[in-house]
Amino acid sequence: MVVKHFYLLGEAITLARPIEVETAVDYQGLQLLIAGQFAIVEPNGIGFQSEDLMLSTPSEILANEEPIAISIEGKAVREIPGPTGLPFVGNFFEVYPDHLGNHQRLFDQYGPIIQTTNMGRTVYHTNDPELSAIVFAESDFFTKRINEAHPLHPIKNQQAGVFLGDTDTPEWRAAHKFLPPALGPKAVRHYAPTMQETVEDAFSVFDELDERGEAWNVYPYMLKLGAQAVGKLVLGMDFKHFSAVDAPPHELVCRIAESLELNKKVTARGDWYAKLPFGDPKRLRDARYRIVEMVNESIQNASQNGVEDLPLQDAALQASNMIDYIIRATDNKGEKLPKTSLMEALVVATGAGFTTTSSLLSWLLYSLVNYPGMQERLLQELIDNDIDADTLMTADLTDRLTFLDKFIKETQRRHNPSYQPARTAKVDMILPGGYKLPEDSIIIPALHHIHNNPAVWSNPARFDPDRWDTAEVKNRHKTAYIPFAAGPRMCIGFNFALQEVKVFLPKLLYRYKFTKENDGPVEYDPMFQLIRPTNLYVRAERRVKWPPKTEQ
Ligand code: HEM
Repeated sequence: MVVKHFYLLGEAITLARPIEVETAVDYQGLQLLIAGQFAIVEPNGIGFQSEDLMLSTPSEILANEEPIAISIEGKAVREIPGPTGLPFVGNFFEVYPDHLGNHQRLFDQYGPIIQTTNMGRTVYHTNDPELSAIVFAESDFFTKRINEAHPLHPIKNQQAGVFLGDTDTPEWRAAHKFLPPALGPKAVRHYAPTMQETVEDAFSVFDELDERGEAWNVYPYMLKLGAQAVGKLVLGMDFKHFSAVDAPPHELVCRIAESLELNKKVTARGDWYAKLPFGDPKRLRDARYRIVEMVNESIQNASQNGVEDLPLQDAALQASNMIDYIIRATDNKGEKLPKTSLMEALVVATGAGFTTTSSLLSWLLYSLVNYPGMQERLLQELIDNDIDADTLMTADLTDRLTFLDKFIKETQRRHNPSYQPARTAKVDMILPGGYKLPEDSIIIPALHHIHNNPAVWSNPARFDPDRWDTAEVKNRHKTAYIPFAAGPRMCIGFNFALQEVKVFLPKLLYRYKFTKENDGPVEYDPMFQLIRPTNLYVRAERRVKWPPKTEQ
């Protein structure tokens, strides 16, 4: 063993630390040793130098008498860049109201990782797939821990386990064992008939709007449609959203949507605001109280029917909805999801389920009316697969609709509803690129900006479903396209969401021809937790003619 002094290039030489090095160490071993000592996330990028002299072998390093500088990918370590803010508000007005556009501008200006400060809270964003993979990995460096700077902090709920809770907890482990089987690929396939009934129930409303010659605002109707499906398949509740053209959304839906909107407002304004005993923070607390009451009632109703216990996978395949599943599902030790977590986990699955799918459905209709030729190609694919008004949309059938699949992917790339899954730094660390990230920092892989990063996607602004057939896209980085996030805390409902839109869209498209009614830019609500179009109006006209099948 010899003792050598090391410091990070870019920091003062006086900070050099003594480190014991084995004399027989190889270069890779030395990189690993140094990575461990300085919390450098990617050991392979580590280089060594003394003054300006590169030290490229262990013997050169061991022979060097001076403190040795550690470089990262040949560079010095550095602070994560970002715009200088104003006193108190920080960068608030540089980011809001158009946070998507403004973050894009900041990435263009400052590079793949940026920091901004809003009302005293610093948050880091990245649009880089490599960095995002590291951030999402649940490792010695990162976890989902919802601290005060985390965007979900005002609605943090450890009991829920999933989504609103920290990773390293018994609640997350239990919910993450019990919920996913009910949302796995096999389980959601058996939900396809209920999904079909749901969209067919909505036809009477869209027909009436057509008879009146009326255009309609897409999001409110997609909210009712997406929520109707989640109501039935998660909670076993009929929200009666399509009993009339102007049937209001069920109170549960309104309360969950309200709480998400309030949460974004409350977090954007800083800690002091969240603690107010009146105004939005109080409304947020009241909304939560009512949500819990209503879901509890649904659980009580389901439990009264007297159901048999089943192993997780069997329960998932037999259950008519997630409440039915969760009160039966028993693991191999004969245990069930603890009662304390059950209700909260179901509230989360409901909220996570309908807010996201209704936004995605809205963007799918947007892509349909906005990008020329899409509607015709999608309809032709239905005709060519012998789909008509009477077809039962099974999962086997939707699997064959390859253009539909590419169209959905491209819509999720250009217009993804989720945009800010956040993770927390467990230690002070050095990221690839030499960026210094402090412990407890919140870092957000910015989904929209990863999906539209020109270094990753050629011509990212172009809506082109056919890009999914190209080698470039097929061989993309595994984190270049992550509409449902990545890693252990990624979405567990993605099979459900994709199955649902693959049933809904063909059914709607076969029956109606959609056209955009309003001109001008489509807007989104910057204060909502998800990105959804707020002013997209369409006409849906009953089709009377369909194209012939393509000749082979
Ligand atoms: C288009 C539809 C959807 C999108 C874009 C989406 C997106 C996401 C994203 C990005 C996350 C990660 C959040 C984070 O890291 O903080 C997530 C988590 C989650 N999603 Fe989804 N989701 C969708 C549909 C659904 C559906 C239909 C359900 C359930 C029925 C669901 C249930 C969940 C749950 C429970 C989690 C938390 C998982 C955990 O904490 O371990 N999602 N979703």
